[in-house]
Amino acid sequence: MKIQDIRVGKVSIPLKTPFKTALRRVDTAEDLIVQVRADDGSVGYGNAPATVVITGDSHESVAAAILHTIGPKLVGRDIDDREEILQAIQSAMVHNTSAKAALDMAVHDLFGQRYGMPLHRFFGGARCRVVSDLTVSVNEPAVMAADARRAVAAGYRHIKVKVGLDGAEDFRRVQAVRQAVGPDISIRLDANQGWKPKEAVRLIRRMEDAGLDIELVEQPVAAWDFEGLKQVTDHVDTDVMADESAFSLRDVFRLLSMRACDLINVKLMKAGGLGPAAKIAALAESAGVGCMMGCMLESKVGITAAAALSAGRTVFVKNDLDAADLMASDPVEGGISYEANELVLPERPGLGITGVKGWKEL
Ligand SMILES: C[C@H](N)C(=O)N[C@@H](CCC(=O)O)C(=O)O
Ligand SMILES: [Mg+2]
Repeated sequence: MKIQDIRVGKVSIPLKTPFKTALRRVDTAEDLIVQVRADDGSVGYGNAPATVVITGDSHESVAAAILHTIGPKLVGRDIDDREEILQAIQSAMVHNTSAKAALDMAVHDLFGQRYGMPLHRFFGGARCRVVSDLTVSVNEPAVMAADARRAVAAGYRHIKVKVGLDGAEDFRRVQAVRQAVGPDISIRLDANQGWKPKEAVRLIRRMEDAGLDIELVEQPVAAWDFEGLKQVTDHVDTDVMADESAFSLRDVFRLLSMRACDLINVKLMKAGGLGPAAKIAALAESAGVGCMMGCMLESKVGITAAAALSAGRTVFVKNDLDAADLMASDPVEGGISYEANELVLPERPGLGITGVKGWKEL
């Protein structure tokens, strides 16, 4: 099975409600969908949402990287030379992790198809379903309380609450959500870099003293501020998770060496695909640190790929794979399905994706 042709297209998917974080607001999700076509007619799928405020990648830059820089290095290669192909993707250029992730995903999809193996089994097959949280966007406390109640009614047991706009109001937001969902629901916070280290310590301690029972706090401080992240980790009892600080294997090596965080949020769009994400997870595992499998605001293509790796490996102890469930429609045929708070992995070969409706080639 040889790679013959690479195509890039775009889908726009309206959200159920606006997605709001300390970094951005989105009303309609836009995702680049990549097809890697093989000479036997098989099609491997990958995706790359433009998350400029986190990865720095725009759809224009992703499409150019795939079509003009990385893609041409893959055409003509035999899918059985998987490791060589994955190396070629990573070494073709620096940065551009979203473009690399899309191609790496599609190559894994083709490899799974070639051997008739679903990707979660290829990655280890530890589970065939995974539990996810659901994100509550940052809003007025009363709106967030109502959103959290709806998430629980839909079957979610873990709520990821976006904060990071301003400390005092963030406390009231979390208080309102805890009151709304009661004591049995797990609450995770994601500040998306919104706090300063001392402010984060004060605030998290205040939440601990108030008995708000927070499971973890994701990326309290600026992505570059590893020392600040460690300062927070060292001075609170609540677990601290690195997200925007943890892109590459080297970032994670440094974070773990410094003991700057308790948990790592692994995302395909930060790591550059399933290959590097699996290495990051193994590194964290060797340091005794658990991982969450996270996602950007992306379609079910990337969610299926991420869920496959997470289901395969036991080091993934948490999942934030809600993006496709935040969308009002689903153009992706096949892949995972959501059953309340669980993602059910497909038993078809590869990603098990058969098409994407409304895909417009660029
Ligand atoms: C969608 C997911 N729950 C999430 O919150 N992901 C990111 C933000 C992604 C984005 O802005 O598109 C995160 O910070 O964890
Ligand atoms: Mg995050």
